[in-house]
Amino acid sequence: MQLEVPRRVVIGVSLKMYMGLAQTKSWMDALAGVAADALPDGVDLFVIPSFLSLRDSRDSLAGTPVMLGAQDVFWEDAGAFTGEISPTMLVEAGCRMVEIGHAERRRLFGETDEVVGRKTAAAIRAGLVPVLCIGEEARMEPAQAVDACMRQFRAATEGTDPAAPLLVAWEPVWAIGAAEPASPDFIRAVGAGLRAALGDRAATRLIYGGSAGPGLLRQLDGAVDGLFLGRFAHDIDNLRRVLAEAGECVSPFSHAG
Ligand SMILES: O=C(COP(=O)(O)O)[C@@H](O)CO
Repeated sequence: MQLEVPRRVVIGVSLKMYMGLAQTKSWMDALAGVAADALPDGVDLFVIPSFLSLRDSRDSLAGTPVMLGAQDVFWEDAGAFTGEISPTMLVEAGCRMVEIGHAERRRLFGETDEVVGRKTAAAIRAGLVPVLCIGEEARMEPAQAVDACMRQFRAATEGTDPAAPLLVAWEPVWAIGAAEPASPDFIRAVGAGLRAALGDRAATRLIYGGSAGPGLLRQLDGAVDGLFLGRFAHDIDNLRRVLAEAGECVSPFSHAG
């Protein structure tokens, strides 16, 4: 039997450390309004504020389908680890997901593949969905980029349950904080390569990040499951436009049942 299963699209936003607490609160209130009137069916939306804004954000987003996440996590649940935040604390604070291994954490804070792997395993153990960030450092051919990203992916997920839900955020490091995203041709090629390489992990979805904004998703022909936005979502109207485009990309595909 053939079943028509809608292909869901995922849109995420990380606020990094751009906004203070009051500014984050008003952005989240605006986001709650967008979620109420402009979140298309079939589009999953998540948002990742700083740790200090998690509780306020949870309140702003109460009653909306927007999922809340954190920007980092430690790999132990409790103990003498000054300054760290545990996966179980994030669950208590209302998080459904946690970002792990962002390029900025790898570059500025020395996070190695081993550290990223420990954090990924701890997040899964606590029932959080890891938003696992991978990305090639420099511009290269698509096949090489896939290899570089898959090396990071394998190191981070070794020993984890392949059935655990996972969101892979592929972000070419050279495209983060840039004027423009990677070209649609490049995203389509690497997206297809990563999808093929990730094939045995059915619960894994793939999103693209790196200067993503309005106009990009509809050029990608479904090569990725969605976008991870940074600066270009600070203007809530940009996010509204991206969500509308995501709604256009929710399409049925045939699924043998
Ligand atoms: O780093 C990211 C992209 O940031 P941009 O400001 O869009 O370049 C990604 O993790 C989303 O925050």
